[in-house]
Amino acid sequence: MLSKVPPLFLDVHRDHFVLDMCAAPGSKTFQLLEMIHQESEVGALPNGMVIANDVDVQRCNLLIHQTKRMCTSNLAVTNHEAQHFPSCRWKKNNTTNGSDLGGMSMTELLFDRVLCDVPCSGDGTLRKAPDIWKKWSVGMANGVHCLQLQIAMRGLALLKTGGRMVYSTCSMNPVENEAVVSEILRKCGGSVELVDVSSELPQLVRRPGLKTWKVRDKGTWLGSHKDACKYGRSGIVPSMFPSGQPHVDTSSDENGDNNNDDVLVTEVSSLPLECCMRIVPHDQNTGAFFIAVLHKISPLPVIQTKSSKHSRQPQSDSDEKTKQPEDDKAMNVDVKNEESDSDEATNPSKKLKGTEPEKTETLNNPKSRAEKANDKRKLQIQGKWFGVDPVVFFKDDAILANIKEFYGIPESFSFTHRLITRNSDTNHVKRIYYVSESVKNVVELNFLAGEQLKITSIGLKMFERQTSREGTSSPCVFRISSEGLPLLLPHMTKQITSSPAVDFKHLLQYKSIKFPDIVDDRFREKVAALALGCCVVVLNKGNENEGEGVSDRPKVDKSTIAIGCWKGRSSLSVMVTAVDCQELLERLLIRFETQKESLAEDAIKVKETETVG
Ligand SMILES: C[S@@+](CC[C@H](N)C(=O)[O-])C[C@H]1O[C@@H](n2cnc3c(N)ncnc32)[C@H](O)[C@@H]1O
Repeated sequence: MLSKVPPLFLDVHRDHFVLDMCAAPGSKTFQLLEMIHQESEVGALPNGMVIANDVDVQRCNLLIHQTKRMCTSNLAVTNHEAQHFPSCRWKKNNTTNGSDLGGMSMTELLFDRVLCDVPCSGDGTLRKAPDIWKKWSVGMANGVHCLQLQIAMRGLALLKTGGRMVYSTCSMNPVENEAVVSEILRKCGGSVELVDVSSELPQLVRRPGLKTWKVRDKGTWLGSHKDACKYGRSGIVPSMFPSGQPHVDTSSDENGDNNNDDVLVTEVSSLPLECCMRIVPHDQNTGAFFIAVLHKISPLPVIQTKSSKHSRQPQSDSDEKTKQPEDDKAMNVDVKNEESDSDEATNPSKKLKGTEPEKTETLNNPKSRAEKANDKRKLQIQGKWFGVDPVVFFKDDAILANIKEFYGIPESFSFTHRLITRNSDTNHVKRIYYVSESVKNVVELNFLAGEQLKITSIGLKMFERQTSREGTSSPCVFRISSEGLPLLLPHMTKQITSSPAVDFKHLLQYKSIKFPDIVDDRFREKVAALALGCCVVVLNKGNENEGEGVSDRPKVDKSTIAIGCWKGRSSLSVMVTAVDCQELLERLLIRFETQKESLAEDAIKVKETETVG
């Protein structure tokens, strides 16, 4: 799985803000999240977060699905053209009242790490995807070079000074690789350097980047931009060649004839491209990859680009190429995701079909707090991004107090500004999402900056409204979702109980068991003591006597296995899909077999020791 290599060179820490610019279908996003979450204590969240972006909505949905099993509240998924990924900035001195910022520590969304796994010709994957042969042509690489360069430059603009960016492709063509890196270095004029990572991951067989190459176009080899001009290849740009130098024609004689020689001169780069890595199929029986690790030493030089009619913020380092795409409106149509609450009866954003997206207030315009709050609310209701459900902080104190009381969640587990819904009608909220402090900060900044980010998914689905008759008869109509359970479990003091293996297996096998059919008397008693509604059943480990009294809370650690259940009037039922039940059952059977074997081995050892003694 060498496609997993690029994130390994990012050196991601728990507190890092990471941008995955072209993230779908999400295998590398998953890895980045694992890095952020590594060494997390049970029930604790890291300070970092990942924004996973992709231009393709369908692929974004695939990513959301792929990353669901990570059960993370430290992820936001956005849907932008990476080369136009928006700036998200709040200028402190534009506030009429300094306190408007609240406790906001972050005034600009910049990243410690950026993964730039760009779209490419994919010729490095030909072995595992032979279908590419039919579509492949050498022109594919030439066709994506400029886009790759734009995406990489935007990534560097969004990178904090001192941060690291990995540029990667699964292509072998230098036009998509060394040529892009060379142009980055030239454009950044010393503010970005290639990092020599030869001592990192020593077990990875790699080859140095190329210093010299030619460009192939329509059956002809071109050694320099001069050749491209000679053959009239307007699509072949100077940055595709090692020198990056445009050809200036000074060779015409008096008759206007070009005095070109026919010798193909191949340019050699003077940049340290040997620091790039080429992973080739015949070295370790893999696909081919290209990886370059870049370090931002200082702010980028301001590069003049066509300023956007939509741009609102002054130009700075991170503002290069912030041109809002002209086709944004087209892109925004019908953007939905499976997490959305858009199926709910009252979704005002649906009514806006065909209307102009809300104009963002200029941050220089002094407004009263009430006006600002009103504007903010309008943005929340309508959503700047037409068709995308709004991101709304869930603040219904009565519902929150009810949830806290029912599940015995202590005040130390903060709900303040951590719960989000995708429905502006908070009375009809179906799902409540939990976000980490880091994601919360980004959401707040995004509001202040005029909803620059088009967020398709955010945080972790934690609570879902039960709409059935039995559901509404519970003192709390919000059940805990299976994704939210791992985070909430260590903090729950009520509606949680432990079961011996026999009843736990029955629950998974039969999905629902009548109270009289519960085998273990103590477990039956403990279930009887639970309130009607959602509860959590934790599997007793081995022979441990967990939960002495009927209301005792079972111990929870990283190895705890628990399932969300529903206590009805006469039975206990699992709230897990049949597929998940089967999977868990199989895992448990393996675990029990292993336990049995090790118990048998222990018994033999004890016997042997006794005999020897
Ligand atoms: C090489 S794949 C990324 C693979 C991904 N990093 C992973 O590990 O699963 C390239 C992705 O770029 C996306 N893409 C293409 N053009 C883009 C653009 N202009 N902005 C953002 N994403 C783009 C494609 O939809 C595709 O999902």
